[in-house]
Amino acid sequence: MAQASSLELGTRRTGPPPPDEPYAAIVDALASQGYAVCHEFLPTADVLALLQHSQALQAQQALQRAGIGRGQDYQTNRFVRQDQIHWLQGTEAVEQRFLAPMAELRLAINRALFMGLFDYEAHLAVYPEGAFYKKHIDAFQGRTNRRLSTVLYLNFDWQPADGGALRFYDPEQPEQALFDLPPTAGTLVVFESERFWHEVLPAQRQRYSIAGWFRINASTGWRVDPPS
Ligand SMILES: O=C(O)CCC(=O)C(=O)O
Ligand SMILES: [Fe+2]
Repeated sequence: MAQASSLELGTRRTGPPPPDEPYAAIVDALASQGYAVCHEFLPTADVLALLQHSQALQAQQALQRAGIGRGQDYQTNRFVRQDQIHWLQGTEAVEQRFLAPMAELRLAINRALFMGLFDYEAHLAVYPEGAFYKKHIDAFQGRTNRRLSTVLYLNFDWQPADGGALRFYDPEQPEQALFDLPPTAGTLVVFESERFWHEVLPAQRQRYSIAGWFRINASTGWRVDPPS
């Protein structure tokens, strides 16, 4: 299994990114392999603010148990996933520190790859100690309008012994893991929702992240999807 660090895109930056970075590297990796891993996607101050926002919501007991499925199929299942979530509304300034760059990324992807990504939905997620998310795929072909999945990690000083890696599988051989990605603060992973099986290994300490999905507008004459 390759080390995730070997997938690092470009070199680590010290100063602010040039205007087209890191989006150009993400776009290139998506085009060539269907996924991208970007370290230091956001400045540390923004990652810290998002972490503190998650912790404040947690302290206010404003998180809900995550479920699987959509609409009437929605159900919670502790054997599948054990995280607690908060859907981003975008009304709070701190959430814009994440949503604004993701909106730019969406446009950059559309410009380069003509994916027609129409909007973005995302939730904060907290995995309590010991929590996991079993191997799954975020979208079954033709069943949803999710095209690209994204996860940004918010955990400082994450150690290998803390577990909680994202295990990412080879689409050609779905039993074969491609790599384990530690949920390190500032790392963003983006991948094709219908192609890549993945799972969250049990974390030995609380694990914070923001999972999101770029969607296409799959409305038909009688069905509006995504709902407004
Ligand atoms: O947090 C992660 O590493 C992945 C989360 C995930 O797979 C999901 O929310 O669908
Ligand atoms: Fe997932």
